[in-house]
Amino acid sequence: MESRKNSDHRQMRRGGESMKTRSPSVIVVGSGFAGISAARTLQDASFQVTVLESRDRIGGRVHTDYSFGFPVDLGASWLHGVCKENPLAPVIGRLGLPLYRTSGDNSVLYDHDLESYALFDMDGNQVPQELVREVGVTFKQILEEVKKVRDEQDADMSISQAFSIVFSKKPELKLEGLAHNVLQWYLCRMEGWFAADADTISVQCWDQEELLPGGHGLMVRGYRPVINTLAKGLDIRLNHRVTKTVRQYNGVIVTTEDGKTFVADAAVIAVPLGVLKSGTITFEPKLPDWKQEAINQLGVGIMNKIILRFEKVFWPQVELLGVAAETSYGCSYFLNLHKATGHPVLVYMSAGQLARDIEKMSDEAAASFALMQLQRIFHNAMAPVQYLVSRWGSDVNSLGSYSYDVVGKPHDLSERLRVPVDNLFFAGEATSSSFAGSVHGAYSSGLMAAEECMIRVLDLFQLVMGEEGPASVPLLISRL
Ligand SMILES: Cc1cc2nc3c(=O)[nH]c(=O)nc-3n(C[C@H](O)[C@H](O)[C@H](O)COP(=O)(O)OP(=O)(O)OC[C@H]3O[C@@H](n4cnc5c(N)ncnc54)[C@H](O)[C@@H]3O)c2cc1C
Repeated sequence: MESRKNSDHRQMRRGGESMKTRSPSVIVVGSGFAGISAARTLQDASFQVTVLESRDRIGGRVHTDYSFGFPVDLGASWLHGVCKENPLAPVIGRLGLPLYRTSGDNSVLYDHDLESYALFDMDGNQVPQELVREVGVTFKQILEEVKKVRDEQDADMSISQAFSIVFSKKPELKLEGLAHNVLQWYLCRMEGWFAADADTISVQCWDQEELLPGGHGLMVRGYRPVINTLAKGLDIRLNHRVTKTVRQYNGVIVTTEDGKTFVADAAVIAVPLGVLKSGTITFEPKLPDWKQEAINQLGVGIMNKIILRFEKVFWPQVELLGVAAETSYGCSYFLNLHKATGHPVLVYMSAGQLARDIEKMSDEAAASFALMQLQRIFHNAMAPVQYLVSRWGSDVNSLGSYSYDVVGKPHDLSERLRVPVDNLFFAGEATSSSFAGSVHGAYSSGLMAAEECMIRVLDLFQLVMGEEGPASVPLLISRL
């Protein structure tokens, strides 16, 4: 499928390659879960598939690092919905990969059971568990009131605005002192889920996500084995950054940054929404307005991790350590990987503006920042022996962590992002109306794009068995 001259392609497709032996061809742009699941499905259906990937690795926002001597995930690490309905369950189950369930609750706000928290104030005193629980109940009540506020208003507003209205209507829900700080911590966890600040999250959309049953489970050995398995046998060209796609009546031409061109009958665009927003891939003819609007209006949040490996464990055996502060921006939390994996590792997580601010720091400064938060809790916390810092917001291959609904925008943006344009099919977490921002959402979007692509392309190709029977290439071209 690769050549440097477009005219050669036409030659190759119409002359050089026998119509009797050619099966439909598809270029998949991006080798994250969405791209790989699309490529896998299409290749299994006898399509000729080439995957073009800008990085020197596959996986995208799934990135298991082994430099500590054991796997840690810099991107996704949870399977949200540990159940057989999860589209990823068959492959994870087949591989026998262990999961560590951090919560049996399906809530977006409680991916950790309350009993597994240890929350501290800014002076390092542990917040009594009873208070943590009580504030948790108040937080749920506030969110119930937020829904009522939403039902009363036509116009959308942010979660922060809705909170203010609830507090003015029900002042008893407005907490003071330490309880206020704990409430801010709950808000900080909610912001983590959306990778965005409460003043940008849409009150109309925040609870519209479809949640699979079974709670939340950590991939103890990381996500890498899953993507590697799905990618086996695929033609993946690493270090191939796509800069242009041209749609023609009978196919697509995809150009990479070093000037190589690839032609195929169709393409699946499975790059992150942040990359589409940046305009670094040009589309000719340009994408229709409804599609471009969806790209512009859907939000991309930032969530980052600072992974700290210590000589030995000096913290309590809870799953989540938190620091409650006066504002959600000032709060922090660490995932205790020791509980799930046995390794002395804490993962500091930040979202929204805080994540953006931390990305401006060097790796060393970011690790010191995370250590400083830890030292609020444990005055004698030792320095880590190794650390890893993610930069999903500034990485040109992602330009954000995952999508979310911004205040005041239409609700059908993910669906518009997904809908094909001619022979271009779109996949990726942001195109998943049901499971946006997740690995299983990305995976199922790839399956969907592949299925639509097959229907569309096979519509143009008549499926006829060759004279030699199914052992030969089974697809014949009926047009051109
Ligand atoms: C810090 C963090 C934590 C997360 N935690 C979880 C979690 O616990 N559970 C969960 O379910 N989800 C989680 N997510 C979300 C999840 O990682 C994503 O939803 C999912 O991995 C996205 O997959 P994708 O295929 O849509 O995109 P990606 O994985 O980003 O794949 C897109 C691919 O396109 C490539 N690309 C970009 N530009 C070009 C170009 N011009 N040419 C060619 N290739 C290009 C990229 O390099 C990348 O490989 C997390 C994400 C982050 C960042």
